[in-house]
Amino acid sequence: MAPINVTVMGGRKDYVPAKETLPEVDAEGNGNGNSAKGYSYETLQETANFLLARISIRPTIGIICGSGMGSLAESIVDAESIPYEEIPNFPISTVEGHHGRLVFGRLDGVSVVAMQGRFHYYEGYPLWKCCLPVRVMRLLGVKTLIATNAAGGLNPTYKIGDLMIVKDHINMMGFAGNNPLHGPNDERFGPRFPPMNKAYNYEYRKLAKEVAKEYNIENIVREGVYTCLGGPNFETVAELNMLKMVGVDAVGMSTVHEVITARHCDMNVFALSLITNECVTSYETDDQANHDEVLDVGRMRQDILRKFVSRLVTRFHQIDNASL
Ligand SMILES: O=P(O)(O)O[C@@H]1C[C@H](O)[C@@H](CO)O1
Ligand SMILES: Nc1nc2[nH]cnc2c(=O)[nH]1
Repeated sequence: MAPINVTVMGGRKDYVPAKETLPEVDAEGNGNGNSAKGYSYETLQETANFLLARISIRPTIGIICGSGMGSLAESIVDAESIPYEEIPNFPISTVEGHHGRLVFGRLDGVSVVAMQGRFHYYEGYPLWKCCLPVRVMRLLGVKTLIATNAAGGLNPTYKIGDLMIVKDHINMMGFAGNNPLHGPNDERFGPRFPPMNKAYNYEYRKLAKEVAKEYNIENIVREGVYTCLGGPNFETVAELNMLKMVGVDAVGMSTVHEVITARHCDMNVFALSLITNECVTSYETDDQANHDEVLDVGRMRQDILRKFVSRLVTRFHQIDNASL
């Protein structure tokens, strides 16, 4: 294979070699410098090089499709798809509503890559492995991440089918020390202690609200705080009431760790939750969250989501290039 130049993540000029070295061998490493805490920079570069050799598109925007939201990738033209099984070091998707392939191509002329299927902690993958594709995207040259997810609406004003622009998150799993960046840090990915107070790009959020107006969907577009729990069970009434008290608007099982990984390697992030169910915060009801409803609402909103996300890609691309 011809050598391919891959830039250091973030193009940072202040690169300082890692003081810590990743363990040479352990349970997951097979002696390749990979560890139970993550694959080495070199291993992920091999994955990126494999993809760069297979596809002609050079994506600048990456999209993660949430549960039942895989049709977002169907608007991509000149599409080249690669199933996860064929990608070295990639996990496989095991959840219904997650196809399990990378789709490269163009949305409104902008080169993108979409994950049609993400990895969740409850599937048995450690958080770093759930987020491995984010680092691979960065090595491919992606600078902007759009993460979408299906979530339960906890804010009582939210309705099923609403779209919530994520303003911020609460990393509940991180409170217990479960973080995708746990373990030795390789400075080529990013700094040991990345800030997270501006995780969700302000300009993107502003633009998304403008696009909502332009498309006359501002009545269904909200902005709020997302949290991720480990799953796979949906929440108890007491858990949901606790989350409501601390300011959570929507609850899911993904995205937070992907965003942390993306910010660590200096990507700009936008995240969008589709409210697929109302969180049950009372004992006086027979309502129960279920995955079929989540997928149904994804189908119901697929046209709006496709139009909205395609337009966001164009607008984000414009401001990214204007600020170069
Ligand atoms: O991949 P996302 O976060 O969109 O999926 C949500 C969380 C669970 O995987 C599933 C529950 O129905 O939807
Ligand atoms: N944790 C969680 N994830 C979801 N994904 C879609 N709906 C929900 C929900 O109510 N709770």
